[in-house]
Amino acid sequence: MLMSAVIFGIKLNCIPRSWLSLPARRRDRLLKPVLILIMTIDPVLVLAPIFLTTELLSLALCMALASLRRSGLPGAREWLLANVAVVIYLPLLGLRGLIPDSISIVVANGILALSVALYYAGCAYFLGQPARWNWLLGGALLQVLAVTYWRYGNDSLPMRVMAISAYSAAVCTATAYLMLKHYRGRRSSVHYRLLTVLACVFALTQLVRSVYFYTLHPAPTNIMLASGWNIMLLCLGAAIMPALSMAAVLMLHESLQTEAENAANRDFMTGALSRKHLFTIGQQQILHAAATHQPLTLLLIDLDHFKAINDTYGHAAGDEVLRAFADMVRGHLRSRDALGRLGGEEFAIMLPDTTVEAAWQVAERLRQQAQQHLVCSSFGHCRYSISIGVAGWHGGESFDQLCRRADQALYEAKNHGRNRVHVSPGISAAVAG
Ligand SMILES: Nc1nc2c(ncn2[C@@H]2O[C@H](COP(=O)(O)OP(=O)(O)OP(=O)(O)O)[C@@H](O)[C@H]2O)c(=O)[nH]1
Repeated sequence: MLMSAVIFGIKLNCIPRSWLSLPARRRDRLLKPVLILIMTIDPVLVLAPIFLTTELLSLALCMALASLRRSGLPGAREWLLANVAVVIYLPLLGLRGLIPDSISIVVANGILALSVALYYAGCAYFLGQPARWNWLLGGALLQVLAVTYWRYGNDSLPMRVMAISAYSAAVCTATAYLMLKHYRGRRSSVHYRLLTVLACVFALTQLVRSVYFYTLHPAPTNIMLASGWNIMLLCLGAAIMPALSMAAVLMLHESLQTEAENAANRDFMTGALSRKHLFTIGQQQILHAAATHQPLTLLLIDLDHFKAINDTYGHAAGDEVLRAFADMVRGHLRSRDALGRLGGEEFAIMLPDTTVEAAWQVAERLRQQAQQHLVCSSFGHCRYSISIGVAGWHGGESFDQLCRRADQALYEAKNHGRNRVHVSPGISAAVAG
């Protein structure tokens, strides 16, 4: 006991390190008053810096999440509320002894459970999944009942800590599982992986903390509570919400970035690349083709008699046809092909590493698919056809020049009766449909 008091005292800088080298009898005589002093030190004093740091971090995250909340992204509100709950929870816990236990223990831990539940709900909403509130709130209620019993029914700090840690461990595990199951298909998986790893680490920490407290004496002394193990587990526990929230902020930030990029680079209605972005990609692909000596082909596509579709079915129906057409085309392209909307009912497709003959086959397939495509919507059923101009890139040609030749081929396709594919002269006019 005296020895652990010495080590604890050294940790608190109450005892100089040189005391360890004193003769045992002399040290024991000198240490008695020190031990009494240490026994009376409230562990809260040791823990205060941890709580204060967490409080400040949570406040900072509240501010970050409040600003991201305005974006209206799903999950941001629940993550913000989870941090607000932590900001309220910590002072209540810190005031233990000064305010009734019903508040500093029961209410405070109820708020903590709510915070953990809100964090999970934020993840679920962000991923477009249901929050399972009945499980979350049911578990939180069980935790509060357990804490109340082990305070007023059978006062036991280890059992209270076990109940609190068990709930946090369960929700952290559920969060990790949720992320693993649903993050796939997102643009970047780094932040999702980070959150999953953090959730796993914290679930494990809470589990270890439950077991550790189970092994403690039913009425642990201050020295036991201020042991290195407990303080380390507490530090990890205190880091849970700030660390998980930081990962959430990164995910929200990335979503906003993707939205902004889409707004700048994509056509809102069809999801195809904007004219400007397609030109940027076209120029990049020309540089790549020049460097690798690979072929590159451009298709210009125009929906036939589109004005008649608008006039017959209405403008909204015309929009629906444009969207259905873009979806159909995307289903026939490789991931490295680029579909762009040049404006109105005119589209372009860049086909890297593709000869004119192969591009013609792609164009012909698209033409046939469009001809058979029945667009069904609230306005009724509608069919449409497309005309396509194909141009293969000539070495040294600019993207504008390539576009002009594809446009000329498209003009020919229109002139020859529409619903056909024409290839830019000089390559293989014979393959035109
Ligand atoms: N619904 C809808 N219509 C659009 C959009 N952009 C352009 N249009 C319409 O597309 C029609 C294009 O008509 P035209 O340029 O005469 O071409 P067309 O009727 O397709 O005839 P051809 O191209 O010669 O086969 C116009 O009526 C435009 O108003 C859009 O975003 N949505």
